[in-house]
Amino acid sequence: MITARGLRRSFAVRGRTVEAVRGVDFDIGAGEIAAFLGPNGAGKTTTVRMLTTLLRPTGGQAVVAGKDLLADQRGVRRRIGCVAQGHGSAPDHQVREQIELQARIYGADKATAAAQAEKLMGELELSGLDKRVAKTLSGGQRRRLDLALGLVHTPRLVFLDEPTTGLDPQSRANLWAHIADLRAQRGATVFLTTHYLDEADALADRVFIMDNGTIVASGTPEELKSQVADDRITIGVPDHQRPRASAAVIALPGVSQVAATVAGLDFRVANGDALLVPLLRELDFAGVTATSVEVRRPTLDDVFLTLTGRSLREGAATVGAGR
Ligand SMILES: Nc1ncnc2c1ncn2[C@@H]1O[C@H](COP(=O)(O)OP(=O)(O)OP(=O)(O)O)[C@@H](O)[C@H]1O
Repeated sequence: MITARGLRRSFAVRGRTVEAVRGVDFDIGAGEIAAFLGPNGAGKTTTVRMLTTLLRPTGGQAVVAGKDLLADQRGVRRRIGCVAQGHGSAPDHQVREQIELQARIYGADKATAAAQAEKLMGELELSGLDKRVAKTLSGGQRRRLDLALGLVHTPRLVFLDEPTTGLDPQSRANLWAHIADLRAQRGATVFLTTHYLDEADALADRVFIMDNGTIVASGTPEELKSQVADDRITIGVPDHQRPRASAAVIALPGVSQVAATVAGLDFRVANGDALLVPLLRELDFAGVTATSVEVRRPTLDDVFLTLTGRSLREGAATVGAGR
């Protein structure tokens, strides 16, 4: 459904060249849900804007939904749906009116446009909101309206740029169900970008981890997590005891990395269950009061941390590495 080779884009900013996307190669098959996961500035939006013809690549090539990105922009545009960051809906116009108008723009007659609006509003839980103007909708409702506008011409390939940013947890989970339905009910291929680890983990068949304009790893969430085989032990410790706790634990055999979290420290360990008791003993010996302790399997954030030395989680940073 998408084949990209050497796709790159740079920007000239005040006499300086910013390499937003540095020549990426990837293939996304029909019916896949693919997630581009990365921090702010990784190049995710620039990649989406290139693939949706909104931005001309500086180099490379791509075939999108069977059409050549550079030679047939119109063909690409007709076959894709795109829900960009921010709102695609007009704030002062009514819900049903906007969906019908969008359908007419894509060539539907009046009756077909009305039927499409009815169907989409039902599918996306917008029924009953026909005459509400977009700016009065909740964040989740407005995002679902944006989605309806991107789906009105029944595209087989849908791009969603950070679809749930700014939504509360319940609205996010609700939108995830609708995104999963795009494939289940419409057979659509979905390309989404996100900086939420749980979103990529929950939704995507395949995750492409992007950092600094390149794809640093790709695979199913399970494949990626199995690349970092080690467990994690997270402990809660008061701020002033962190250096002591860190020094005590990193000295233990089998502990290879320590990162700061909001409430304490996160250790990468060979076998979490076996190390738990020695670790607690060592902390006790060092006079550290652990307020909580958790042993866990690696997450996509651990994959990101291992690959880039940085964490995707807000407020977290690596403070030392023993390997
Ligand atoms: N129009 C532009 N002019 C100059 N620089 C740009 C432009 N668009 C993007 N960039 C730069 O390119 C880099 C990648 O930006 P991009 O928006 O693609 O990242 P992103 O991964 O989508 O981040 P976010 O999650 O914040 O949307 C950043 O350094 C950004 O500042």
